[in-house]
Amino acid sequence: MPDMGTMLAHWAERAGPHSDGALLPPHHERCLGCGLDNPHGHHLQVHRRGDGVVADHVFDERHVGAPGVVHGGAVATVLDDLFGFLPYLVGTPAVTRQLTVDYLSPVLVGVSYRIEATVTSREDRKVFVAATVSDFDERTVATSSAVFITVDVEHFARHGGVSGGSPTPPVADDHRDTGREGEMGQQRG
Ligand SMILES: CCCCCCCCCC(=O)SCCNC(=O)CCNC(=O)[C@H](O)C(C)(C)COP(=O)(O)OP(=O)(O)OC[C@H]1O[C@@H](n2cnc3c(N)ncnc32)[C@H](O)[C@@H]1OP(=O)(O)O
Repeated sequence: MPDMGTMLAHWAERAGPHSDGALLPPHHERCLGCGLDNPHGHHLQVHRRGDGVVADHVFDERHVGAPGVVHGGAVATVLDDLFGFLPYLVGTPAVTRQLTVDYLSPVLVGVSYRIEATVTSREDRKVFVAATVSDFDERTVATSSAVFITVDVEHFARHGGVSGGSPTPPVADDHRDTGREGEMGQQRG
């Protein structure tokens, strides 16, 4: 994990300018959406396209919900992360305040989807963004909108200033495999 100072110093560099079509740098190497060093991550590859961003993405078995169908949370993760590239183009850091996803059709494991996002409007610190997820027949399977709020770059230091943190936090006692499956349900019953 890069230390917070390095991450903050890189913000301006990562924010561009980026030419149309350019591959955009990941938020950081262990980011769940786009970090290449996160073994649980989506490894999203995001390009600038005009005033928006685009990624072609294949969800895999790690992201399954119902058999063969991508978990809705995984879809939301990728959408949120893609939205998180728009601040590079806006030129100021911003974080998600509200995220809405309309799941129109099942998103399937092992299928390539094109995900496109753009800024729809701005109002003071509010950046309104929207995205579509389409299959290669150009059928829209999900749409999303979000409200991002611009922050100063120190926001990340204030709230996440752990440098060199363990990538695998210790498992809390409550979550360990105790062989007592079903106990919670019994207690509730
Ligand atoms: C190093 C770079 C790394 C980047 C990684 C990107 C990863 C992908 C994106 C993410 O996942 S970001 C992580 C998830 N999001 C967060 O952790 C944010 C948590 N929330 C906060 O930290 C604060 O709530 C936040 C900084 C967003 C806002 O707090 P503030 O106290 O600064 O602002 P405030 O609550 O006053 O809201 C600002 C304005 O937005 C308005 N607002 C809030 N929610 C709204 C909403 N839902 N719709 C419309 N407007 C809204 C609010 O009314 C207000 O309007 P006015 O300025 O006109 O008064």
